[in-house]
Amino acid sequence: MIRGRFISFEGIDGAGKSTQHAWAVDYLRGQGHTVVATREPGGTPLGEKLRALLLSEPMHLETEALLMFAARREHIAEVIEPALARGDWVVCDRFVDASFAYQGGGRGLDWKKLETLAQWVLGDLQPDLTLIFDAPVAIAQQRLHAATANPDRFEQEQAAFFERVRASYLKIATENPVRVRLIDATQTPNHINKILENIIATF
Ligand SMILES: Nc1ncnc2c1ncn2[C@@H]1O[C@H](COP(=O)(O)OP(=O)(O)O)[C@@H](O)[C@H]1O
Ligand SMILES: Cc1cn([C@H]2C[C@H](O)[C@@H](COP(=O)(O)OP(=O)(O)O)O2)c(=O)[nH]c1=O
Repeated sequence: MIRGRFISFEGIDGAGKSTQHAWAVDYLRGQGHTVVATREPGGTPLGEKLRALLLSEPMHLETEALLMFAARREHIAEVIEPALARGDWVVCDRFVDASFAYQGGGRGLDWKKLETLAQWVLGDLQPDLTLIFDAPVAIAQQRLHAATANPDRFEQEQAAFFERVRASYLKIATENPVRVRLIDATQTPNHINKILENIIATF
């Protein structure tokens, strides 16, 4: 059995990542692939309970990081690894880069602590392809405010927080040029669909 493929979608809140994630899942299914569409934090019954806590309860930044990785451990064991072993495509709305960008860049948690957690929880697992949707914070916030009536604990953060998250994603893109593709998310959804089609056809 050939191992499946693993794609993660990343970006600051409001960049348009979930819109493109949904499109890519439909597109890949249309191409005849068996696709597991999933997300983080979440993706399992326990992970979705942890997500509800993470998005609503105030907590210490290290507690936040540990819960993100706890949900991820469950997700890898219950969903991601079995799907890849079956030969399925796993298309995940956020994965480990979000922990570096949000808990590391956004909240200021020591990058080395995150690397230790990532080594523990992921081992050698990495997405085959990571798409980072990049847009100026002002544009992403405009989209977010137009779309979201009740912002969660992350969405309520100030612009400076998202500037740090964005800068971390840009650093991750620069440091991982093979795995990561940076996408200009200010373009129209249709234009971005075409870019994704090309990337998926050639990766
Ligand atoms: N390329 C785009 N151009 C303009 N608006 C967009 C684009 N992509 C998504 N949107 C809109 O912006 C809002 C946030 O999109 P969403 O995909 O939920 O963002 P994210 O998952 O990155 O937080 C939604 O109302 C969505 O319809
Ligand atoms: C996976 C992950 C998400 N997050 C945050 C980013 C998002 O603000 C929030 C929820 O992610 P997401 O599902 O992308 O939210 P939405 O669909 O509302 O755009 O969790 C982290 O801070 N660290 C992580 O490791």
